[in-house]
Amino acid sequence: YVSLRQFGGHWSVGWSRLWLLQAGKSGQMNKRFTEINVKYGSTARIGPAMLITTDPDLMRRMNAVRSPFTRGPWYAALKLHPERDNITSYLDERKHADIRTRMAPGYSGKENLHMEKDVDDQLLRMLDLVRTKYINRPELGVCKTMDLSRVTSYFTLDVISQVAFGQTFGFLEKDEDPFGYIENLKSFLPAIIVFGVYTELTNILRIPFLKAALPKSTDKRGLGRVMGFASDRVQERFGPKAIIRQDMLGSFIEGGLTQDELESETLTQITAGSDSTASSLRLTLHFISTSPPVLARLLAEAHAGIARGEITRPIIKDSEARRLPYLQACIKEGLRMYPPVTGLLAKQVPEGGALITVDGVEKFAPAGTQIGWNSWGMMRNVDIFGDDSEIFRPERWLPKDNSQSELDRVTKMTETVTLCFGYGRFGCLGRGVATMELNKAIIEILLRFNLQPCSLANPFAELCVGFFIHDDMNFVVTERPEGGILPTLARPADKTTVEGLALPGSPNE
Ligand code: HEM
Repeated sequence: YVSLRQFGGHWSVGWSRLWLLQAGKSGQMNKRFTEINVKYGSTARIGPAMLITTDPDLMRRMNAVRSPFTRGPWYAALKLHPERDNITSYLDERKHADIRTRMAPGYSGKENLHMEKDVDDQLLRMLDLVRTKYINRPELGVCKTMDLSRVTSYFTLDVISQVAFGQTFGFLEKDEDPFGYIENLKSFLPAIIVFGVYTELTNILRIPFLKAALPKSTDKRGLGRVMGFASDRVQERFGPKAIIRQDMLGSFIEGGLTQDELESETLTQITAGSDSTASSLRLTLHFISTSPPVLARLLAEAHAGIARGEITRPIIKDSEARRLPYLQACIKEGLRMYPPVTGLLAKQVPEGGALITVDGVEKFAPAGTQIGWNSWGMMRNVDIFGDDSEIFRPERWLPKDNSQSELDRVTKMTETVTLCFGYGRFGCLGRGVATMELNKAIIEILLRFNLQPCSLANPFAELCVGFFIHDDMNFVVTERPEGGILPTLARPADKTTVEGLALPGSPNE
């Protein structure tokens, strides 16, 4: 109770973890944490030995390559496999650094020669699914709606399986969740929240009858079924008739990962790489389609690019999308409004403790204190993003003039929004794949289809449990007459062509 008394927080959190558990289980942890940081300061107390921060400098300090801060026990909750750790759950710094070094080349486009084509193929499949199944044609008596939350999840799940092991799960082809994976995730993610709060509970999973209840690769449905799929793909790469392919899995094998390590890592890759990107994609599409001036400006930029021959058809190249200032502004604004990862990702204060500056006042956190991250609150910091930080306004990312102050303002915002992908030695390895998906999918969908939410009052159901789970995100979809091909210059294209406007981390860099 005494050790963190300098930090403000709810009255109960000095001696109980109940408030933290309730915040996590509320389905609105992002908002509960933000209320605390707004009320008690940029770093506040949420548990007996737990703080939460919206301070970007503190996050960079904890995650920096040579920082003495380490992963806190919270990370043990991310062990998805019943027996094996994975890159996101290792508490041992050396083991984590070792596996990260061996896996990083596989995530880069240089070692994964099929990456961009794999993303294009799945995007074309998604566009085809929308065109053939979900176009609303009331004049022909065809009235349809499309749940954008499901279609975007299917897309990112098929991309990640194709990019990782050269074979899709088949979500888009079947237009359904053949494994019951999405349903299973809805019950699994809240369990991770509980284990993140009561980390000692991870030990009870060693008890045989509880272990048996965990997902396993022989399961017919859910996370276990995905585990089985991943494990089959791994097995195909070993033995006398081993498949050799230059993809992520191929690169991990070259990096010396054992079959056991691969089975655990591929499962993590799927969970880490699918719903994070899907939530960003669907929410950015939602915000753009419900902001007519934004949509018009974005389409004008794309049509002008097509007219100049700078946008490859039928799918824009990643490098071309990175040069479209307004598209990049929309992507960054979408990530800012809905940072896809809201889990605590708690780092631990090293031996000797640490002085933490909270809104200009230095406070002492003793060794062993865990400091979690409040991404939602950080992305709404009015000092960084402006007084209207609650509003989707991509224009904030375009410098008003060439002055140094404008450049500094945009740079500071970009550095902060990039933290959505973590930072330093814990930074997201899949950032290049994720930004490639966003760079292509947002513009290609909007060029072809008009998306109109069925209900503006209740556009979707939402559960925030470390990731966002969205449901009933129903849209009326109509086809644009120009089908994304013909230029219609509604307004002149943006003249701003500032190098570095895109988020850093192209897989081809
Ligand atoms: C918009 C989409 C995404 C966002 C916002 C995102 C965000 C994050 C964050 C915040 C972390 C954790 C940093 C920490 O522990 O401090 C992370 C880690 C990770 N992400 Fe992503 N991610 C996204 C997409 C992806 C994709 C598509 C993949 C796979 C292709 C991926 C693979 C990973 C891996 C392997 C790690 C663990 C890195 C490590 O522990 O060293 N992510 N990501």
